[in-house]
Amino acid sequence: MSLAIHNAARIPPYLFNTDHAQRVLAQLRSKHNGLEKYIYLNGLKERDPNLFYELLLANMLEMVPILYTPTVGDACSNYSHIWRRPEGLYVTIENKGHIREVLRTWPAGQAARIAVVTDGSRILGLGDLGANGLPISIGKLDLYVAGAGIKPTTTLPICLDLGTNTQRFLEDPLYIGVRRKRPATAEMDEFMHEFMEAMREVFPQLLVQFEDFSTDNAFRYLDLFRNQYRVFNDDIQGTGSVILSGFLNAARIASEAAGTPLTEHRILFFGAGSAGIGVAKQLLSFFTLQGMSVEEAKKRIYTVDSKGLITADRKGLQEHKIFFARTDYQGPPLTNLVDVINYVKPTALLGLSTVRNAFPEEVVRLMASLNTRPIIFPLSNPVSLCEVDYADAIKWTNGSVIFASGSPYKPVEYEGKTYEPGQGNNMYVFPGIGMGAILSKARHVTDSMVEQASIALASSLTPEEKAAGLVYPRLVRIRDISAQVALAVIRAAQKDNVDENSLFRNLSDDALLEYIKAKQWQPASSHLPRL
Ligand SMILES: NC(=O)C1=CN([C@@H]2O[C@H](COP(=O)(O)OP(=O)(O)OC[C@H]3O[C@@H](n4cnc5c(N)ncnc54)[C@H](O)[C@@H]3O)[C@@H](O)[C@H]2O)C=CC1
Ligand SMILES: CC(=O)C(=O)O
Ligand SMILES: [Mg+2]
Repeated sequence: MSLAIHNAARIPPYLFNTDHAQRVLAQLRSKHNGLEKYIYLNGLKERDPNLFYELLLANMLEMVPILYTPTVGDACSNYSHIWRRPEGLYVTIENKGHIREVLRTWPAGQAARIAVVTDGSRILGLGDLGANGLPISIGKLDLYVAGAGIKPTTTLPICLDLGTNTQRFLEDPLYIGVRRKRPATAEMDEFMHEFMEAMREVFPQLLVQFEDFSTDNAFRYLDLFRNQYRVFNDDIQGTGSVILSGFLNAARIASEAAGTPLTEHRILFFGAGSAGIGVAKQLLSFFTLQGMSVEEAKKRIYTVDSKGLITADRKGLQEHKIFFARTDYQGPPLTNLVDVINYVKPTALLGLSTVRNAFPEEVVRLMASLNTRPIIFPLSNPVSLCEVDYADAIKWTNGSVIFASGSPYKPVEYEGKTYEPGQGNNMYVFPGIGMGAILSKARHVTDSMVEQASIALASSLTPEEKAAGLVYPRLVRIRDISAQVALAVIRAAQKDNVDENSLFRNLSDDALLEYIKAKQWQPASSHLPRL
């Protein structure tokens, strides 16, 4: 008896009369715990990828927060305990010397087009989770499929298991990673060089997205590899791109309300890690797009870390903090956020600090007293580390805040009015950046590709979204938006002469957009259980 007949015999006769997708949704919704929902959905993806992606596309607002931030944070924190089956590729420090052979075990082989690679050393704001970091690569790739229409079988989630400095994992008998501390820089560098070379050899058409490396390594490996390989760093470049986009829209709303020019904005960054500095560097182009020089633009940006306002006279300043360190402040160190705000008088306060409730009532009210429409973006993930909750920000500013957070919040009712938050998360751009880089076969991901992605996203708001005061488009439109972002990325790759697929050069924008949309993978639609 064939397997299909055998299985068919076990299926209840009336099952085919019902909508299996509805049954699966009901099963998902019957679970009250986010982690249980995560486990359920990942099981579904394994059993029936078409149905999984079909449901994801139809229920983005419900399912993205499970597969991605905030719940993916819980999944990572608990991964060794909830592990069910192999889901991605682990390359361990013990594989050094024969990484190629390990990569060759990946079933899809040369078909792979996009890899998300983490070393688990800074997963969201949750710190060093070691080998537990794999779900972040998986979640990002789910969004590549749902958001941009990348074919699932061409995605490759990787966790580099180099050890962990988190003692509780080393002591946990169920920990799935290599039981050792992280290597010293020289050993890690050797590993990373071998890894990147092997990746190119085994997967010649692959784009690599670095994800959630600890800040020093995030900057270092981006600098080391970006001109050598097809690679970008999501936390530095993806976040920079998405926040520039939201800021372009927010600044326009705020400036119109205050009757002041765009060049008057002053931006205060609370948190100066890979994300904070990545965004700050990208926001320079907000000012240069208004005609200012980089030097003038730099003066409009202030950065704060755990020691307070970053000034150039501070001893032992880390390399990535030097560029924005202030040379014009002479007083005693400003270590309190209220004091910093009173000194800077920012029009925008951006949080990338991993500090829950770092923007308390006093801070938010002060921002509202300084600005007609204060821009407050608490961008740390997951929600448990967000600098301020949306309902509080609305209440403390009497509804005037222009708000975007890294993780999703629901709309808020306040004094008879409904307010809708924005989600300033790199998920709005990395699928389109990836799609554009893959289709154009870009040799490198250039600054201009990242900047154009941002401008395309900012311009993608519909009149209705603008009228609703949104700074990001609604997530349900992500496929259309990703196509527009990909188009802008391809055009920028062409201008920078890094495109190896010259076929698109003669296509009009309309024709190219149509081509991109036609390339978007769609799940085969069927509501029947597969045998
Ligand atoms: N919304 C989005 O799309 C993204 C959000 N993020 C989030 O940004 C956060 C930061 O990420 P990284 O920059 O990579 O981390 P990081 O650990 O390198 O940086 C954190 C920064 O915050 C500062 N900080 C910590 N405690 C502070 C305090 N009490 N007062 C003032 N500053 C303090 C640190 O000095 C450091 O400069 C994470 O929560 C991450 O999830 C990261 C990438 C994208
Ligand atoms: C969103 C993201 O990439 C992060 O929080 O690290
Ligand atoms: Mg990240």
